[in-house]
Amino acid sequence: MAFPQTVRLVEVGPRDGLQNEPEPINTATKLELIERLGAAGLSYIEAASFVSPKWVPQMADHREVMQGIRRREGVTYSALTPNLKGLEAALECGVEEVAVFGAASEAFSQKNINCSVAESLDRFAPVLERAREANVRVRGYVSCVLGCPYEGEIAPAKVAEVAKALYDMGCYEVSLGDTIGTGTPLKAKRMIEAVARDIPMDKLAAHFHDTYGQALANLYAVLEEGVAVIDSSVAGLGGCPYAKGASGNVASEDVVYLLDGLGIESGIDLNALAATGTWITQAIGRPNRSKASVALAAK
Ligand SMILES: CC(C)(COP(=O)([O-])OP(=O)([O-])OC[C@H]1O[C@@H](n2cnc3c(N)ncnc32)[C@H](O)[C@@H]1OP(=O)([O-])[O-])[C@@H](O)C(=O)NCCC(=O)NCCSC(=O)C[C@@](C)(O)CC(=O)[O-]
Repeated sequence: MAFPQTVRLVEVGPRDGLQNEPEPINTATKLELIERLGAAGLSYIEAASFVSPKWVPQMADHREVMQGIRRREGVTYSALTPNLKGLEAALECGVEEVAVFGAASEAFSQKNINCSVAESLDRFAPVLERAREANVRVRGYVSCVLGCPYEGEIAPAKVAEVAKALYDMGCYEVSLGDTIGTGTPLKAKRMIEAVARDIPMDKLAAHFHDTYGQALANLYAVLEEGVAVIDSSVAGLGGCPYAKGASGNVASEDVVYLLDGLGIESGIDLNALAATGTWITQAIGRPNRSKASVALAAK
């Protein structure tokens, strides 16, 4: 299969990137981040998470964030909604798209959302139904697609099974999460091949963390398979609170640099994105994990 001609980036920095930060980040900083990302050309920004503030305190201001966004035309601002309670709150804030998140690992599902994989699918069904009524699209996530912090290896067939369940339920796109970044290119390719037997390639997204420095290589492998949606986080921010040791997502700037080099259109202004990465890492006192951003700043 050839590389796609265009790739859509799903910027998860404001949500996945910030959800694990130990120090409170004020809402104004989150809103400025979202604003700058939109200005850099990101057309899809995962802005907040309507989960329990006891579980993920950093996302407790989800309402203020969703309501405070200065919406740009052509940009989708989405939020995670694990259950009906989350969805109803998100709808009150005028969300136009949401995501449910399941896992290919039983142990991770229990730790992350306090239920089994089967129970999670049962919980998601009414979320999908209510979202459909409200004319809101739903994205589905599968975590631990290339390894689990509790169970270790995860069979591609298990990933395919959960991804298919989400797709059949009505998720318009399924994002495949290498939550702890243990994947390598061959594994990533085999996993995508397994999932793509049931779901069209253009309905799949790659959501790779960079814990072992493999994320770009893994993305290259799945781009070759035809994946055309990539989740990434500005400056490589992030980590999952329920996956100890998981580092950030692949850095958006590094993905854009890779895509530019491959001649694949993303519509993103690399310099503006890199400046955003420099700004947010300074604002929250974090190292910038994007090599492209650091290199551009040093020029
Ligand atoms: C899913 C629940 C809520 C179940 O949590 P639970 O305890 O089983 O739920 P419950 O229904 O028994 O409710 C318990 C309490 O939570 C409240 N509650 C219940 N639902 C909500 C809600 N939507 N918003 C706000 N509050 C909520 C509810 O009102 C109640 O409050 P209390 O009576 O104790 O005061 C919980 O486990 C949770 O919030 N988990 C957080 C999981 C999370 O956010 N993880 C990180 C995101 S996933 C990720 O990062 C991976 C991904 C997507 O990026 C892909 C990848 O890299 O793999």
